[in-house]
Amino acid sequence: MKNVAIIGSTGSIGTQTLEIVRVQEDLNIVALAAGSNIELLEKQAREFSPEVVGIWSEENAARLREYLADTDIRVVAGMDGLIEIAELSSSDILVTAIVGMIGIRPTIAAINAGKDIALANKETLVTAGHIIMPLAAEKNVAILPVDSEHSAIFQSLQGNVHGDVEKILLTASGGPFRGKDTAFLENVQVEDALKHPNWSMGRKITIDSATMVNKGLEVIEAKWLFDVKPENIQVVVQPQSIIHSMVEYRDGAVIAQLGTPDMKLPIQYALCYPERRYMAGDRLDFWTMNSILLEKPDMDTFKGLKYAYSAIADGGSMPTVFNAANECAVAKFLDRKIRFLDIYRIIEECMASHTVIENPDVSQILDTERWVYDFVESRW
Ligand SMILES: NC(=O)C1=CN([C@@H]2O[C@H](COP(=O)(O)OP(=O)(O)OC[C@H]3O[C@@H](n4cnc5c(N)ncnc54)[C@H](OP(=O)(O)O)[C@@H]3O)[C@@H](O)[C@H]2O)C=CC1
Ligand SMILES: CC(=O)[C@@H](O)[C@H](O)COP(=O)(O)O
Ligand SMILES: [Mn+2]
Repeated sequence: MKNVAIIGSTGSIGTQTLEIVRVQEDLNIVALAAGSNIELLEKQAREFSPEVVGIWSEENAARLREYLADTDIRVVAGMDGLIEIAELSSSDILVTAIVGMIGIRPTIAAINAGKDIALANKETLVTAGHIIMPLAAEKNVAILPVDSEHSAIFQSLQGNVHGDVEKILLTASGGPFRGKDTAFLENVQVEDALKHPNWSMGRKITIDSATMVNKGLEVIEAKWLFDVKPENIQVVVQPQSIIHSMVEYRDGAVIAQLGTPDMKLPIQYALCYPERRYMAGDRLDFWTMNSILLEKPDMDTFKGLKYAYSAIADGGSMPTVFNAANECAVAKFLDRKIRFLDIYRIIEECMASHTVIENPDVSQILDTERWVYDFVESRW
């Protein structure tokens, strides 16, 4: 039996993780946590009978304790609650399905407690990869990628020697505005940006796909997960999201993972690694598929990628600034307080106004995040 804890169980990745757990009889839920959706969290708690559930606010925790008063399930709250769940003695693996760099402290706590990590929460690796990867190596815990591209790369690396990798070919859908120009982007609305061509995901990552900030975050995520130089990570637009990513080796061989756009495959692979288990669902049909499209990314219009490469080059706290500015800007865009292109303007201003802190520790990363939020609030 593998005991699983999930932070972010009510979201897109969280609910799909629970779909896997329903089918795989040797996976057992020991803890769940959510932000504010107590109705769904209560339902999940009743179905999966974890030891503990976490919710962000004390007020919601008090309500949830009342709802679950007829059970033995403990209710915890806030960051302390997330950390308690991350460290839970009975768990074997933590699924980080929470959105945003709020995942940093629980992820580090879980690694320190010796838990493997099924990592969906890319913002944590983008901002604290220099702390997390060495710590995971020291504690001998596995960081198993859930993000579809990184799972594809991980799958394409199996059985090969790391030193033989020439480059990573990271695929991108191009998002809902692929092929459009800046003039078009000036007027796009939240609803337009939320129409991802292939994937059904949470709101924040869907906007990130539209700006291609998601791909920028994924370049940084790949750098940390696979220890590759940014110049050896090439982004290729594959608008159908069928090729999930590829690895090119020194002999010119390119190994790819292909499949339908369904996050359950990478989630299950991370939870059951190294086993491949049966999964119901659509299969690729190479007789009906008449082409696989490939394009170069338009980094001048979709500046998310450009900022990411620049943040990597600056290093230190700059990836935190890139990420935090984006988190802040996307929240404002979703609240209809700014326009789509303002997301780029905010990221650019924050990055231009920041003095890099080399090798920041967790408190410096969180201070940098606060600085970004204050800076954005003072100007936008
Ligand atoms: N969705 C996808 O297909 C993919 C997602 N990812 C990454 O996975 C992560 C999750 O994405 P996604 O599932 O789409 O996001 P969602 O917005 O769908 O879900 C986010 C989850 O985090 C929870 N959460 C938010 N704030 C808190 C908090 N303060 N304390 C505890 N829980 C909190 C939410 O709870 P509540 O519901 O109560 O708000 C929800 O359960 C992101 O980092 C994303 O980039 C990566 C690849 C693919
Ligand atoms: C499903 C997944 O992993 C997302 O990160 C997805 O890749 C978003 O698609 P694009 O950013 O390529 O549009
Ligand atoms: Mn992805």
